[in-house]
Amino acid sequence: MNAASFPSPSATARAAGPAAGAPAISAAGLRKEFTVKRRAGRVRRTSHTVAAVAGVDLAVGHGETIGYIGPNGAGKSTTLKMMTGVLAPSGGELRVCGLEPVPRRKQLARRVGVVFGQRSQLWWDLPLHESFRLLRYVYAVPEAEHARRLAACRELLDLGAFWDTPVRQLSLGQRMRGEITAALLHGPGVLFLDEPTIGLDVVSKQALRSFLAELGARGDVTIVLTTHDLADIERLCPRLVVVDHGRVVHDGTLAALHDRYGSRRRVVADLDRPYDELPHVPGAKVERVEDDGHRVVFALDGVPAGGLIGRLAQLGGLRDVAVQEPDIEEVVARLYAQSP
Ligand SMILES: Nc1ncnc2c1ncn2[C@@H]1O[C@H](COP(=O)(O)OP(=O)(O)OP(=O)(O)O)[C@@H](O)[C@H]1O
Repeated sequence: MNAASFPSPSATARAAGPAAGAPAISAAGLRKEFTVKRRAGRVRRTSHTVAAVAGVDLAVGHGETIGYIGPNGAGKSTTLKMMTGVLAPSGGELRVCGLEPVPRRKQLARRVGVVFGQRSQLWWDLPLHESFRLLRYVYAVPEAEHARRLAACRELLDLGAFWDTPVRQLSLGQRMRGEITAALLHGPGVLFLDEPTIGLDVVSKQALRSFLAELGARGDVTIVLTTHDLADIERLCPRLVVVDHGRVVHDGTLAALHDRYGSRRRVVADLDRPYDELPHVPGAKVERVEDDGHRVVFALDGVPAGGLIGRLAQLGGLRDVAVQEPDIEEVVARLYAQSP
């Protein structure tokens, strides 16, 4: 990256909390139930319990970036709200930066940054930079520290063009860059991002992802990201925690997810003329034949593509060849469909 140094955590966020050496986030048997009333006749109402989070166990190390994903209603937002002290758990243990979020909400606010799409940290009628100035007082950030982080965000998130614009006049992408700056100005050790790229155009998404990837790669801020955008996951999340019906159904790398759901790399071979007999190469299975035999799609069973491509080249008539990586949309759709 360029001359600007990246916004780094404050001394408060770096300082050993009540549980020094503990993970940045730990949850054990975390639960949240809501009681909802439903109509059961013209006057009568009955109460039902919705288990939004039904026993989540999770440990997130300092400096890790995790994608917290799952279908609609899986319990992601409820979990994030508990982690940020907005909602009290119904049961289980939860620590964020060593603190129990609800009783220690004030201390926690100094150590975490939050970007929730629906809630803004910015003052709607003020020019953007005024919000940043006010946030310095809200979090009592020393002036030099604030100036250093603000200068870094201004440069890295390219805020200059709308620095003086009232927040209500900002585009969605500009406002999101402002929100991320606002969440980083006090130097949090943990950053919670709920759907940060939703509604952004392709260029804005890419710029934001690059910034977050760089922030994550530095390893001094723990990032928890919820998203329905699978490109966010591929670009940003070495570790994926997939939840459904309030439970963790996968915790591991994207590659482990592909392994578990049998996603395969594919070789697509375009031919000048159809083969009389399809080639047999160990670990490569013909998945389908298209275009009257002018295209053959092979699925690779964990073997490199080189052997198959070499064999196709030997056979002759190979016009073009492409190696396709497993499709994350496909694997995640399969995972969501299979979970309880
Ligand atoms: N305040 C509430 N009162 C009652 N039920 C709630 C409340 N908040 C959430 N729920 C329910 O809890 C479950 C989990 O909701 P949550 O918003 O956490 O899911 P989510 O994974 O964030 O979904 P989405 O991807 O759609 O944002 C859903 O069934 C939802 O209807």
